[in-house]
Amino acid sequence: MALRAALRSRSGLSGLLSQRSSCSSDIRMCVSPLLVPQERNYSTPPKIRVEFDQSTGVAVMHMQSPPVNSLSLDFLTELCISVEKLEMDKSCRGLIITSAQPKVFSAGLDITEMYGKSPEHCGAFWRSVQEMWLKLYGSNMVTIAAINGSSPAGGCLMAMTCDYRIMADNPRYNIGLNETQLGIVAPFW
Ligand SMILES: CC/C=C\C/C=C\CCC/C=C/CC(=O)SCCNC(=O)CCNC(=O)[C@H](O)C(C)(C)COP(=O)(O)OP(=O)(O)OC[C@H]1O[C@@H](n2cnc3c(N)ncnc32)[C@H](O)[C@@H]1OP(=O)(O)O
Repeated sequence: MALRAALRSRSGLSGLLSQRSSCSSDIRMCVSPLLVPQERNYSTPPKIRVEFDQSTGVAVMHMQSPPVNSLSLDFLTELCISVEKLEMDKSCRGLIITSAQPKVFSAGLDITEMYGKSPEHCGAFWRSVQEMWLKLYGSNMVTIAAINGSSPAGGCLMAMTCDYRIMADNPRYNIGLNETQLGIVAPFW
């Protein structure tokens, strides 16, 4: 109950969503092997920003990878590390995922990761996709996608892995799976 009240409070969803639509106990103590070699490159700005409010136990994760928060290997690695850190913090009970980019929650998988890459890179990329949805879907935190923009394909997948989804009411924002339109086939999982 306290968490639900907290989610409705100042760090809650209504603020996040209205802001966008108006502008047009298992603690894993180890970092997954996938994430170890993928440390963030500090020459680039962080793609994920997390604000954790100790008093409410709610963290807000802002995706800030211009222009459209596409899910690249670097982005997914950073996101997974952030989720893992929050998961290890017992006081964090709720996670709201939202976008810092105007009009777009996430454009889905980064198309540029899908061609001209080495087999090793492709393997790491697809593992990171899997790691992302497993981490969110299996999280002990209450997870909420505050969808403040379009969220096609992998963006929709990410939202679907959360416990709750709330989308800004704007007819320009779309969400759904468009793989068939793109002519790509989901691999055997
Ligand atoms: C293969 C199946 C795999 C797994 C199966 C398992 C589960 C199934 C579910 C998950 C499946 C995921 C597959 C994917 O996610 S494939 C990616 C599909 N995504 C899209 O088709 C989105 C395409 N983009 C858009 O529709 C629009 O860009 C968007 C509505 C998001 C924003 O529109 P807006 O007008 O604001 O911006 P644009 O001018 O279109 O774009 C700005 C720049 O961003 C680049 N861009 C857009 N999307 C992507 C992307 N997905 N990856 C990389 N780059 C992207 C776009 O090219 C523009 O770049 P510049 O031209 O400015 O350089």
